[in-house]
Amino acid sequence: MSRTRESARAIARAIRWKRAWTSMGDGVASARDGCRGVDGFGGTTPGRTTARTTARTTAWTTRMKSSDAADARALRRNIGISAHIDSGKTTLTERILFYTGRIDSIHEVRGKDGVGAKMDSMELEREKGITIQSAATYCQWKDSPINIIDTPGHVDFTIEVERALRVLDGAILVLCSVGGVQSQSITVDRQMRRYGVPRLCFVNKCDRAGANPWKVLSQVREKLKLNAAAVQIPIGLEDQHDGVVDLVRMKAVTFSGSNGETLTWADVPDNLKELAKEKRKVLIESVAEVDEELGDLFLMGEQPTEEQLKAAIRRATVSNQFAPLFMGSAYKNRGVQLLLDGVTDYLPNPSEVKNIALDLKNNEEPVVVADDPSAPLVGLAFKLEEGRFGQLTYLRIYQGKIEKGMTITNTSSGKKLKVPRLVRMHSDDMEDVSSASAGDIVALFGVDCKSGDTFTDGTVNLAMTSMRVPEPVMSLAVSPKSKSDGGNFSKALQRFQKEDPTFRVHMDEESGQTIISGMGELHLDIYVERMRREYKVDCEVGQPRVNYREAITKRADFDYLHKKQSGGQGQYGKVVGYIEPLQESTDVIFENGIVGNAIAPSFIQAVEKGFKEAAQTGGLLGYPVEGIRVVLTDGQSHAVDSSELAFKLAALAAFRQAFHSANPKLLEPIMKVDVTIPSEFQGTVIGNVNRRKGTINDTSADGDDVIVSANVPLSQMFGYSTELRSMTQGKGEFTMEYSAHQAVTQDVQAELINSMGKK
Ligand SMILES: Nc1nc2c(ncn2[C@@H]2O[C@H](COP(=O)(O)OP(=O)(O)OP(=O)(O)O)[C@@H](O)[C@H]2O)c(=O)[nH]1
Repeated sequence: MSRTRESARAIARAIRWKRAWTSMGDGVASARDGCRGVDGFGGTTPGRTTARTTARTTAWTTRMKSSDAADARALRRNIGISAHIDSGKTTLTERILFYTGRIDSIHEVRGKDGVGAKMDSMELEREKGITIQSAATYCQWKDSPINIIDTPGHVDFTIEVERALRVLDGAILVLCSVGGVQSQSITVDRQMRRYGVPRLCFVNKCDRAGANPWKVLSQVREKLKLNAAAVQIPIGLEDQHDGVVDLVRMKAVTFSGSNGETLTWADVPDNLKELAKEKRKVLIESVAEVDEELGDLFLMGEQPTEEQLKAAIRRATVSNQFAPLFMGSAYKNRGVQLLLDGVTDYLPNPSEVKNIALDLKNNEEPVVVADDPSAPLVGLAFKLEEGRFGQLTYLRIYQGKIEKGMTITNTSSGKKLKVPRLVRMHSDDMEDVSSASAGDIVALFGVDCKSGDTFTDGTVNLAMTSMRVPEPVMSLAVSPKSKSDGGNFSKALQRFQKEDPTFRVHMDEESGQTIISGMGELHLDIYVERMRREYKVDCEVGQPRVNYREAITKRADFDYLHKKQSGGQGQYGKVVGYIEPLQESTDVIFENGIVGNAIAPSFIQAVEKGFKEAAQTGGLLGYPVEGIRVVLTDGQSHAVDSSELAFKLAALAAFRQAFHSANPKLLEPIMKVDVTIPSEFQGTVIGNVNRRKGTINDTSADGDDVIVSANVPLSQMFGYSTELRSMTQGKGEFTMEYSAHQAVTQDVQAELINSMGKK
């Protein structure tokens, strides 16, 4: 990577991260963070470490000591595996664990063999064959220690994908050789882009009828706009799929043995020679476009050596300008070992990724953290797990070293604590370790913190930027069917909130009902189901409700005096100013525009607090107000009777006064919906989307299927999965993702206010 490109990337990252940090607000620092709800640790007691794993850990440590430390550090990889639902991530991870010696036998998803895949450790995950929560594990491929986070595919669990990508250095984007680039592939690719994560593409399921990796490659280039090229070509497809030709080495590889563990290298078969030559040329051209060294060779008409080509692919991938495309079949054990070679050959090690922290002592100035074990410790708690033995905190170490027994400081709370126990996670099993250093991902036991907190050794006051946490868009009223289940009901809700920041619980003051909120119907259904299975609580579930928001459309002035001066301690506070809509932001911004000391500076903070609190409950239906600036221009205080409380109350009342004059409107969540259906159902599905007040954005053909993309109000999407099933004889599929909040029409607003009244 050239210096200019490197520094441009660093600056862009710093700006992006700074932006993410400042826009995050309190949402991230909520105590609701966390994630897996593994009910304990699969029978593993805290101190348990198997003889097999101990031997392996010792061997690894010895190897680390004997090799040159810098070289060993260059071998580390932190990777994620992301994809559309059912593309085969869990199946692929199971093979990776097998080939790296982490597990002794391969088990299939959905517990087909009565055991279930290692990474789907929740009962529900095994039953439904979907990954709900991300699971962390590590393994070693050749000399490279690799941390892997398996991430869920369903959009309702997007927060899991976001969290994983934030702390990973590289990723594998799994694509189905038949389905190609599907809606969720686009979403996870967007997330990888947001966090600047370099990726390899793996076209899986090449054994399936209709497999076409070349169609998938062109979709990757067109739909994801990635500069991608195949580094392999398939040897046979569908039931003839036997292996691949490696275009860098120009060798054919086939896989045999009961688990595909034996690789046979041979010359490229005659019938594939021409194709291999042609595709290698495309590979070289694509990399040469973005890599100066290879570009020079290309211009001089020279053929790169295997090493030159490999090094160029690595540089281009690490700098996020190229995505090498691998292919195979995880299920039939084809190609996974070469993909692992790709991880070590082409994805960055932690020192090749520039990570920025914010210096809390210096106005949150971005500083680059050093991937150096001897520097002061900086680690990010990116995921919490509430298990049988207490809270487990996943920590990505960015700088320095953490040791068992050492005192660390949480920079967001200022609290110091001793590291009681340090473990490496392997899905729901764990191994004790005594230390971990920059670039590692480990878990801490018995540490009370929130997801997104930064830990240091106390000598620096840095904060790693945190993860974006989307606001919930949907709510349900829930209550236990039996009164005697009340205790377990609250316990479950408390735990789920700690685990998942996108799952919230509140009490509706008027009805006294418990309301749960989340990212969609499936998200909330899963929690209701988990309550039944894990806490034995059957719930009464109310009608789903949309989380509206409120906004203003014009400027309005306020001039409010809060005065109570009869008897006892008086109250006096006057605030004058205006509120106005923000065009490009959903934030609530307060500005003090007072020149002079009309209000004593010590009360300004109370005024701000009052306005921000008032904005949490809009004047139409009581939903939070977004996209508003409050400007304080004047006021008055009283030498004796003014207090923080008086000014806060003045601000609360002033906001209500101005809100109604600012032409407020109600905003509803709009979802981006992608429906995939056999083409004969296109008319019916489009008609139905129109009836649901949706706007069709695009329809595209995908083989015999049609993909209809639309924006539909969430309020119109309840029960859609059942209706789609019956409309399409069970052949339709859809995904839904929050897009934005948009104003409802005047008549809908009037109707809602009529029917719901003020909350
Ligand atoms: N034919 C074929 N089937 C596969 C292959 N890989 C996975 N499958 C099957 O595809 C289905 C989905 O596989 P999973 O591994 O659960 O996919 P996933 O991406 O982890 O799914 P989610 O966790 O729900 O997002 C399962 O029935 C697998 O057996 C493959 O290479 N070939």
